[in-house]
Amino acid sequence: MQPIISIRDLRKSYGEKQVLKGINLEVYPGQIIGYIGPNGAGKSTTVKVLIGLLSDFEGEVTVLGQDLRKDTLAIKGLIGYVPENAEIYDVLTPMEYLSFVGKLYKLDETVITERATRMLDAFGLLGNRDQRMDTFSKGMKQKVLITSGLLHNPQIVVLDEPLSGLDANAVIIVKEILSLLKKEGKTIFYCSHMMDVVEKVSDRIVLINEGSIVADGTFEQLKQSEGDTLEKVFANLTGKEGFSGAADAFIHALGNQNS
Ligand SMILES: Nc1ncnc2c1ncn2[C@@H]1O[C@H](COP(=O)(O)OP(=O)(O)OP(=O)(O)O)[C@@H](O)[C@H]1O
Repeated sequence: MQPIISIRDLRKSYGEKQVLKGINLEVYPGQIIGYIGPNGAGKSTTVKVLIGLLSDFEGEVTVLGQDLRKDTLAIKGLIGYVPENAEIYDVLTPMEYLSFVGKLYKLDETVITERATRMLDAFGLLGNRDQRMDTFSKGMKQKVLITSGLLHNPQIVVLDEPLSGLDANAVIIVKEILSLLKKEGKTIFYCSHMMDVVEKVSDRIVLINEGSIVADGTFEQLKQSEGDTLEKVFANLTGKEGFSGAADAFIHALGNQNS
């Protein structure tokens, strides 16, 4: 089977600092990849390359066989992106915002209205569809962002910490959405720090540390060598020396000695 995404020797620096140090990854159609790693490991940088936001990288990235650098616009149309905490145009209402996004993807107005109405309804936001989003809570805005990333029914869905600010019920809905998208054959690239969710939804987990992939396999495979929960796998492969004393050190810095 041909990979839908192929990343070869991806390197990216910000000034002198190299943050991606030769990432190699082939993602196959219909996979849910859980892309995890410590803060600053390079997850969002990988995502920004993948969705065509960053072009000054070394290496080769192809999506459905097309070179990301050469066919950026065509590839952008195949990908849906759900960012964490994006700046949403919050002077707009959800319907205005979704109509704007839908038109960028050249969707018909009636399709946009139909889809947006039903998707907002599924998230319990139908009553807020014509309300300006500067009055929205963080979680309400996040639901609109998820809707806007999926509105054009993309082949590949890239999510960067999509559950940020969502309540427990909405988390359940998003997890179900991910498995239904997988059933439809969509490919999902999912970055998150919520290990329990990654463990449940991903059929392949890729762990990145300091710009390099340090583990790649199913949860069952990772468990066999590195620990019985994903948290333990994560800690074993990325834990720095003195990591277990970090909380003590933090509290002692306040002058509290009884912790
Ligand atoms: N625009 C930028 N300019 C300079 N350095 C950057 C820039 N964006 C990211 N970095 C640096 O690149 C490294 C990787 O950042 P990145 O956002 O990819 O990490 P991450 O794995 O997504 O982290 P987190 O889990 O905290 O979101 C970090 O050291 C960060 O400081």
